[in-house]
Amino acid sequence: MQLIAEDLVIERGGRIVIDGLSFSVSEGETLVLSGANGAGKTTLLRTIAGFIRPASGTVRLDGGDGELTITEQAHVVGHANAIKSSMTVFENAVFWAEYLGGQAASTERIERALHHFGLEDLVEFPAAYLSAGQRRRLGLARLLLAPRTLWLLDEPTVSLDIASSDRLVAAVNDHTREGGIAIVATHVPLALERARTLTIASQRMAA
Ligand SMILES: Nc1ncnc2c1ncn2[C@@H]1O[C@H](COP(=O)(O)OP(=O)(O)OP(=O)(O)O)[C@@H](O)[C@H]1O
Repeated sequence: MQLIAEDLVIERGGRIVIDGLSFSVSEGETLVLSGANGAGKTTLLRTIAGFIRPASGTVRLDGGDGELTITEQAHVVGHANAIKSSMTVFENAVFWAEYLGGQAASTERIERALHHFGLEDLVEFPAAYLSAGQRRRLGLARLLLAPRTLWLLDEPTVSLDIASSDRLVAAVNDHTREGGIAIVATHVPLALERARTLTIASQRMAA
């Protein structure tokens, strides 16, 4: 399996942000996106996820499930954690497991995902009262609630303490070890295994 981007040109607000980018990521690999603020890392991730249509060029997942779109085969964890404040931590996990997995997940799977991100003592806690780091951990637990091939992570360690950051890195390394693909935009170095870095160059603003 391979994610292949060819000759991508992406515009935001009438300006070219990504200009003719090609790359590929094979199963078992992590691609780390680096680059200055505003270079286009979020834009690229959202384009891969299918949320932004490129001006030209293509993104495809060779060897994936031909019946499904890339969006349907990807976990996208970005700046918004998409947490329902009116629900408890556990209820959020149940909701996301079903929404992302297309069927009810086992209680064991939900508990394992919450435990991995250190949320086991907060299962009955209203999500509205979570701290920023706890909210981020709940957002990341989605990765383990339903199996998906492609993980697209935008600054996933923001707000995380060191132990939680290590747990995230372990989850990504497990995912790629099992043949998954991860693309991670980050400003901080992470101990990601089987990783390559793609630096996104900033496009100059027109005068
Ligand atoms: N909806 C939008 N409309 C217009 N311009 C946008 C929009 N979204 C992003 N941009 C612009 O696109 C460029 C790339 O933004 P993007 O968020 O992808 O950068 P980034 O590399 O993720 O930055 P950072 O490291 O700060 O998170 C920036 O110049 C930004 O202002």
